[in-house]
Amino acid sequence: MIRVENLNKYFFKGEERELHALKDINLTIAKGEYSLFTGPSGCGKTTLLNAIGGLDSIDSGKVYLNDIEISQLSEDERTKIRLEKIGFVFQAYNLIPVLSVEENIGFIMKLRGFSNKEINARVKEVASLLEIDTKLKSLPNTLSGGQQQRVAVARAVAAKPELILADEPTANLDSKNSESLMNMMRSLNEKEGVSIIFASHDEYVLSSVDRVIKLNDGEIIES
Ligand SMILES: Nc1ncnc2c1ncn2[C@@H]1O[C@H](COP(=O)(O)OP(=O)(O)OP(=O)(O)O)[C@@H](O)[C@H]1O
Repeated sequence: MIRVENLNKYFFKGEERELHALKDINLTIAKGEYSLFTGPSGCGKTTLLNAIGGLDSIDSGKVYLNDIEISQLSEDERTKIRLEKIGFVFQAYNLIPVLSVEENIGFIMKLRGFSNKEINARVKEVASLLEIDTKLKSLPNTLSGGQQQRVAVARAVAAKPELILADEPTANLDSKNSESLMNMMRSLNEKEGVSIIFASHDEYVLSSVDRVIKLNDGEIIES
């Protein structure tokens, strides 16, 4: 499903203090895989996740999503693919504060033009799966951190993406909420067949995934 070939990414490109953030990365991730990018702070986990999700440009190499080379698409084309195929879960949740929980969850579906009927049905389904169905009318800032993170996951999965990219999803959660979040991610992977890639240095996430891809200083040292 994902193929990365000879990917290089620099920050401050062309400047004296140039940083080679990803060094000749080669990687294949199959459909339905449940995997993790891990490694010390600054090793390139987020940068790699963003390159795969088409959130960031790369300097050389290729990134394929289902045989489409996303790295050479225009920004508009990348946005379209992201909307259709990828769900993002960020450490900071990125919920929209003026929208209710149900509007947040249905937001991506709405952008994609699903009917209100389809959106309502799917929002109820994922909210129940993620145990936030009693909070649908609430505003995000009235929820606990764990509940907000589950809303962010619900929003990411509602439109049935093929791939979920989750950057440090447990960073703001206590161990009980981390465990329940990871159980839910696993059940989404199994029940809905969605491929999931985490970026995290949380030991609990590490022990929960099927495949660990280790990075160090911009290089893959184990996959
Ligand atoms: N927008 C940016 N501008 C300049 N340098 C950046 C930028 N984003 C990341 N970097 C640098 O690139 C390197 C890789 O960063 P990245 O965020 O991918 O690491 P990470 O493994 O996700 O770290 P953490 O676990 O701390 O989130 C780091 O040295 C970081 O300082």
